[in-house]
Amino acid sequence: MKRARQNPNSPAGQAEQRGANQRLLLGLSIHPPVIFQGFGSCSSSANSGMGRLQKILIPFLGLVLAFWFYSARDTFKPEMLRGKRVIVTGASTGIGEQIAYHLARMGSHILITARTEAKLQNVVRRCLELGAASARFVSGTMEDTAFAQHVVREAQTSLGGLDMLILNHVGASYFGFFDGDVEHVRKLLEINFLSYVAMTTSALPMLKESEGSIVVVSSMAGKVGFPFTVPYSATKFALDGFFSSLRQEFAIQSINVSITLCILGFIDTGKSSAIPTPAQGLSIPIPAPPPAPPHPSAGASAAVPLGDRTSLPPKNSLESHLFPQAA
Ligand SMILES: NC(=O)C1=CN([C@@H]2O[C@H](COP(=O)(O)OP(=O)(O)OC[C@H]3O[C@@H](n4cnc5c(N)ncnc54)[C@H](OP(=O)(O)O)[C@@H]3O)[C@@H](O)[C@H]2O)C=CC1
Ligand SMILES: CC(C)CCC[C@@H](C)[C@H]1CC[C@H]2[C@@H]3C(=O)C=C4C[C@@H](O)CC[C@]4(C)[C@H]3CC[C@]12C
Repeated sequence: MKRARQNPNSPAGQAEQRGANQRLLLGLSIHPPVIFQGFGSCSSSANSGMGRLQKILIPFLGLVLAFWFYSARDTFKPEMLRGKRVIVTGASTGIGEQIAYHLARMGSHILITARTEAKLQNVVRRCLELGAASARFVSGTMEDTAFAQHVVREAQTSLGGLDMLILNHVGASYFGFFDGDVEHVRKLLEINFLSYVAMTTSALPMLKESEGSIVVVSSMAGKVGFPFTVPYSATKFALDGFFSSLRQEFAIQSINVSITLCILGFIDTGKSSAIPTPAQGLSIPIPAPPPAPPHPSAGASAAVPLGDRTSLPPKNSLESHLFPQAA
C-alpha cells in the first residue's frame, strides 16, 4: 500500500526529507554491504553452501589468474640491450647506480646523470669495467628544467640518438607528518615530476625514431596514500597521471614508444636507516642532501677513459643483493 506523502513543511515531512537525503548520500556506502551479503553471511543452508563455494572459488580463481600472469614466458634477453643508447638519471647512488651496472653488463651505451660529479665518475669507471659499450656522465641539478633538456641534448650529440630513457632520480624529502612547507612541495615537484616531463618531451623525437622506451621509476607511495610521505607521494602520483595518460595518447596516435611505470616497494639501498621506527620519531630526512655543485645548471660532461681503474667504489648492500655473482 502506498504511504501518503507528508507535507514537506511539517516536522514529520522534514524528517522524511532528511531521511531521503541521508539515504541518497549514503548510497555508496549502502551498496557494499548489499554486495558482500552475496559472498558472506547468508542463513539458509542453500545460501550457506553457495557462500562457502564463493569463499573458496573466488580466491582460488584469483590464485589461478595470479599464477597465469606471473608465470607468463619471460621474453627478455640481455642481448636486447646490447648497443642500445640509454640515459639513466639519479645514477650516482642507489637503484639508478645498480641499473647502470646492469646495463653495463648487457653492453649498452650509457649516459648517467646526478649532481655529485665524483660519484658519477666512479660509476662510469665501474660501468666500463663491467662491459658497457661506452659510459659518460653529465652532472647538474634536476631542479633546473634547462639542465634536464641539456642531458637529452648530450645524448643526441654524443650518442647520436636514444633508445631508452630511464627516469629514476628523486630529490631529498622527509619522512614525517606534513609540515605545511609549500615551497618544499614545489621544489620536489620540480625535481621528481617536472624534470621527468621536460626530459620526456625533449627525448621524444629521438625515441620515436628509435621506437624506444621510457621507464619511470615510481613507488607504492605513488599508488596508495601512505602516511608520512605527503610531498614525495604527491610527486609520484603526478608521474602516474602524466605517464598513464600519455601512454593512452601514444596508443591512439600509434606512436611506438613504450612507457613503463615501475611501482617499487621498499628497497634497501643502504640508506634504509633513513626510515625511522616509531620509537625513533618521524622527522628523519630521506635521503641526506649532498653538498651543492658549484654551477648547478651548467653541468659538467665527461667520459671517463677505460684505462683508469684504480678507484672503483666499494660494492654496497643493494648491489651484492641484486647481483650476488658480481660481489
Ligand atoms: N629505495 C626505496 O625503498 C624506494 C625507491 N623508489 C624510487 O626509486 C628511485 C631511486 O630511489 P633510491 O635509489 O632509493 O634513491 P637515492 O636517494 O639512493 O638516489 C637518488 C638519486 O637521485 C639523485 N638526485 C637527488 N637529487 C637530485 C637533483 N636535485 N638533481 C639531480 N639528481 C638528483 C641522487 O644523486 P645526487 O645526490 O648526486 O644528485 C641519486 O643519484 C626513486 O625514484 C624512488 O622514488 C621507490 C620505492 C622505494
Ligand atoms: C603493504 C604496505 C604496508 C606496504 C607499505 C610500503 C611502504 C612502507 C613503502 C612504500 C614506498 C616506500 C618509500 C619510497 O617509495 C621511497 C623511499 C625513499 C628512500 O630513499 C627511502 C625509503 C622510502 C621513504 C620508502 C619507505 C617505505 C615506503 C613508504
